[in-house]
Amino acid sequence: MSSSELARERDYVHGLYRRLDSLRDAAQQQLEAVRRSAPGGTHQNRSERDAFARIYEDRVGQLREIDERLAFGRLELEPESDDSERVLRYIGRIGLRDEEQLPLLLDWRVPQARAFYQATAATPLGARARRHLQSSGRNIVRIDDEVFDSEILESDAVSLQGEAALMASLTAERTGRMGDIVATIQAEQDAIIRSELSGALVVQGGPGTGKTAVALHRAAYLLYSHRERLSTSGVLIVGPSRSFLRYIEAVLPSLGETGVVLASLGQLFPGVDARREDIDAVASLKGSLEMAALIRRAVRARQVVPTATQRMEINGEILDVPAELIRSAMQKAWDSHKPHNLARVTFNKAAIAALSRMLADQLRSHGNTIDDSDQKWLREDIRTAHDVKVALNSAWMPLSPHKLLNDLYARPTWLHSLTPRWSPEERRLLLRERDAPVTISDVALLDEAAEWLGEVDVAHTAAEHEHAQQRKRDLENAAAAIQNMGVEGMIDAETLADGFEVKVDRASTADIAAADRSWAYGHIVVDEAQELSPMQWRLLGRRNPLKSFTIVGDVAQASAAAAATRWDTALAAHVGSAWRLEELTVNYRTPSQIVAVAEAVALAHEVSITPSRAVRESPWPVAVTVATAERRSASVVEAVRTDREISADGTIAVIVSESLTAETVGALTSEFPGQVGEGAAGLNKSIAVLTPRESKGLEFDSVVVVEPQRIVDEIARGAAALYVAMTRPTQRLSVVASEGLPEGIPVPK
Ligand SMILES: Nc1ncnc2c1ncn2[C@@H]1O[C@H](COP(=O)(O)OP(=O)(O)OP(=O)(O)O)[C@@H](O)[C@H]1O
Repeated sequence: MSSSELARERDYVHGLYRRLDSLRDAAQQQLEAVRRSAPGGTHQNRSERDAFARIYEDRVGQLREIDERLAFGRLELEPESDDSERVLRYIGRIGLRDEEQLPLLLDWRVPQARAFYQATAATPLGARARRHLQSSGRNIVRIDDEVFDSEILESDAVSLQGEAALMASLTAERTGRMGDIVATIQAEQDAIIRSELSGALVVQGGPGTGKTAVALHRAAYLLYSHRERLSTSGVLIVGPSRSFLRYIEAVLPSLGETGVVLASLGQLFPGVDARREDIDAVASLKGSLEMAALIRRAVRARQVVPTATQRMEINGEILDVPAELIRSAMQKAWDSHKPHNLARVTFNKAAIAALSRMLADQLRSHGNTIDDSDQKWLREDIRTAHDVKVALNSAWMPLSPHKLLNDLYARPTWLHSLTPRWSPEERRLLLRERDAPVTISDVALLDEAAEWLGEVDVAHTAAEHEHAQQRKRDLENAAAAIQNMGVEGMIDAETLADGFEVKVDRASTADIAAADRSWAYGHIVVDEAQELSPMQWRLLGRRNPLKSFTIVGDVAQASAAAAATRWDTALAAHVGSAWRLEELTVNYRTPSQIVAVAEAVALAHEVSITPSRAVRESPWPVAVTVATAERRSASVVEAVRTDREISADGTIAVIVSESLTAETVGALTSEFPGQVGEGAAGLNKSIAVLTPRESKGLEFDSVVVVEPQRIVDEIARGAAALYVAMTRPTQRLSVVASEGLPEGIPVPK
């Protein structure tokens, strides 16, 4: 590569940074001007001014985020004719135009950028050559060219785009936070990222094939290309745990996208943040569709038809109310097909009307004159009579999802009456103390109950309705204000309307969506989707009536008790058969020598894996230490120390089954004080001690797996859990064992 070419690219990219700086300055000045402007005028004027100030703040913030690797690629397109000039298109994290609005840099998501990721010599997609630009800070330090010469068609080998840039990124030390991959997205990944929005897309791939990275970039792509639809309906990203969400949370903001709801499986019911797991047998039962039927029966069982005539005193008058009167009021409520708490309103109205007719008849039979104008007072007497309140509430009590679940779990006789066909053991699995903390598996059950119960507080529903109406008015005002101020294209009405919100300060679509159980998202991305139980799928189905899903996972890595081992059975009931499958086959994370051992373990234990091709080898063979039981902890400490000597700043995970966590944390803490963290909360420490389940989806420069046979024996689907643990490292894997080695791990010579 000639040095003049490098200098030329440097100049061009410096020009892009100058443009970026000038846009930042302009946004900063606009912000200051808005802040300086007189605060007078109407309330609407003031909120508009505040809203504009926030928009400029966001814009300044967003332009600040986009600094690293502003431009990372260049396409040379086929000229329109032989004598026309060559056409160059630069690709970057955002689009930039010059003062005349001519394109300087293409956003990686625009259709014209597709060739940068997907062109090959066989299908050049209108491109003649592709150039990867590697940078350090604002400087281009290396360029790599690929020319699409049809003479040099691809061989069978894994063909990697921008191999040098890719390798530099894959071998870099990990920070503990996932980064974006825009500069090095590979063709098979890009096709998935750009796949159409509608329908359910399932992405199956072995460990390290980039499923999470692809899912997040797809979310960014969809938000960009379907901005109108998705900015109002929102995108939800569901991950298995809070630690996982913390690991991925920086990716979308680094791509300029902030309006996404991230939720773990424990956070899918507003107001709940469940972290506890049930034991496997309980989780498996709570995840099964049996529970949907049970909840339906439980709700119905709280609508109690009286068995005998009830005596009620109403303002001194005694009424003997036949059971049939209550039953027929209930029938009206059932006929309304509304959820329990809403149908209760119908029931109450019907019962009170019938009781007031009965009372009127009785009063008449005692010689009183009752005309229509008295009916109103009679109804009021009935409504406020203590006996009536007791009778109506006993027949149809308002119920919250939490109360219903607590009753089910804490009242064995009631549970028994609802589950005549269950075994006593099954019933025992559900029993627990009233008000015990909500578990992750309970979240889908709360949601199911809420579906059958409806809102308890009708006033609250009305407030929500008013809020939605206000939001609509705000959006209309915002659109008009944008037009009046001539800033179309720079601000969307949605963002501007956020500023009008008086009560919910700065509530974005994302905030509102996260707080609203009945929100219908425009798209849902589910990561580690194999772990979802049927009940959790039902919940997500309700949040996504259009069934527009990106579902990524690996059925071979399934570890949860209620997890799926096949996509068709997992999805049939919830997205039907209308889903399309894409596979990822290249392992970008784990070096080949580690993949070989991990896959050998999986195959020896009949875990049906999707074999993947690793793109690189690392210089370190898998290190296996066989120790005596007494020396086990010392050997773990030794393995960590050896690793620290190779790389003092790298991230390291020590993965153990739960029964050995305390021992391992103790030994490491005394050797490396202040550096050891336990579980999800310990991920900010340089040495994290995790169970295989906690390590799911994460990656580290180095991993020490302790007592692998115990992982296989102690954990449900233990061999899959061990496979997950062994595929977390990007560089080095050590194994320490004193209780024998599972088949597949080579015995040291
Ligand atoms: N095209 C790419 N360019 C650079 N890095 C990539 C690319 N694809 C994947 N990676 C990196 O490979 C690693 C593994 O990716 P990711 O975590 O998305 O895999 P996964 O399939 O979700 O893995 P697992 O199933 O084990 O959780 C990450 O560090 C990711 O950034």
